[in-house]
Amino acid sequence: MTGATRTGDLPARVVVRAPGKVNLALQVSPVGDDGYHRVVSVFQAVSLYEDVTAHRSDGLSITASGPQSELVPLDASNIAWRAAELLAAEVGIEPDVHLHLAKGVPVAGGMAGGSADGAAALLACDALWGTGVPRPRLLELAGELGADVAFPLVGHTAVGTGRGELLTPALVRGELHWAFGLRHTGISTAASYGRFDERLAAAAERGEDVPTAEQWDDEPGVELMAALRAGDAEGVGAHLRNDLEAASCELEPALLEVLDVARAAGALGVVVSGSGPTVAALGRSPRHALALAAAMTAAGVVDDVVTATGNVPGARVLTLPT
Ligand SMILES: C[C@@](CO)(OP(=O)(O)O)[C@H](O)COP(=O)(O)OP(=O)(O)OC[C@H]1O[C@@H](n2ccc(N)nc2=O)[C@H](O)[C@@H]1O
Ligand SMILES: Nc1ncnc2c1ncn2[C@@H]1O[C@H](COP(=O)(O)OP(=O)(O)O)[C@@H](O)[C@H]1O
Repeated sequence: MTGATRTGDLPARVVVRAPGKVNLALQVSPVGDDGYHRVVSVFQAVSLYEDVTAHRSDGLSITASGPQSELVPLDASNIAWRAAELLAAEVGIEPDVHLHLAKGVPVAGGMAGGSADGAAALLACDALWGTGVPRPRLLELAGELGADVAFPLVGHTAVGTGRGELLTPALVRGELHWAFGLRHTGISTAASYGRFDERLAAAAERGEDVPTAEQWDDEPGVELMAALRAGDAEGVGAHLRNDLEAASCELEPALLEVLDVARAAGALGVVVSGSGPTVAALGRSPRHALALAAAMTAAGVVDDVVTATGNVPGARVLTLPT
């Protein structure tokens, strides 16, 4: 237990906004003994948001709204539910809260909408209950909830190592303008990592040189980091990288078409976001990002498109009415 909660002058309702992400790079190690893969993940927070409202309540409950919110579980398997329980257990109180998730990040799209809900719920419950848990501990709790839950607390652009939860902020100049091609058939994160393992095993069987988990290089690519520092969008586009992309494309071959269409439409770079199936296409400007989105729509290769700007802040309290 970290300490007693404050009483008196606590809000009846708190709204927290947390961003979704795109992985500018996702380098993945061979699977470790714990079943997880070490990663070097260059996360960028983008202007698609989850707004989580926490209300005082008896017991714990969740509702959700927004596109595809019918796919979101409203029980103890929801990351926001687990976040509320984890924080309450940390300070030894009952998780008395109703959480409403207004979803703006595509569901099961590899853009960490659920993780953003987990991060937002931690922050919202902290403010609602006055737990006073220090921020470094909140980041640790986020890491316990999932590999991608700490990043939406931090936002901006950061390099995640370990399972992706150990974050180092990255220096970035300027904004990046994204078009995202969305498909409604989600890809499970575990399935994408599983196919990645199968592909490595097959490569080893063919006699190809496959690094062991110990030999694996855990530094982000210098070209990508230099391009980010210089505000060089073309350089960023040229060095987007995702080691899960081939695995996710095997699971959902239609993604290859989406990548081709975005490339042919003149994107500075294209990449599957995380485990997918969202395809991220980098534009030169907001108008160019709109053109890329229009090209994906016109080709009929996506179910929906959305544009967003990269490098936005992490989770923050929007309102604290008394
Ligand atoms: C691939 C990435 C890229 O940012 O995200 P998504 O694209 O799914 O959003 C992340 O690595 C996903 O992070 P997150 O979605 O939080 O993963 P978790 O809930 O912790 O784990 C789900 C499952 O993915 C696998 N997993 C996850 C992270 C990791 N470093 N190695 C793994 O092998 C494990 O099989 C695990 O059971
Ligand atoms: N708060 C949540 N929002 C969305 N999905 C959630 C949430 N909590 C748990 N899930 C489950 O996690 C899966 C992946 O969710 P999501 O975070 O949207 O995508 P991804 O992991 O691809 O970034 C969903 O299909 C759903 O079953």
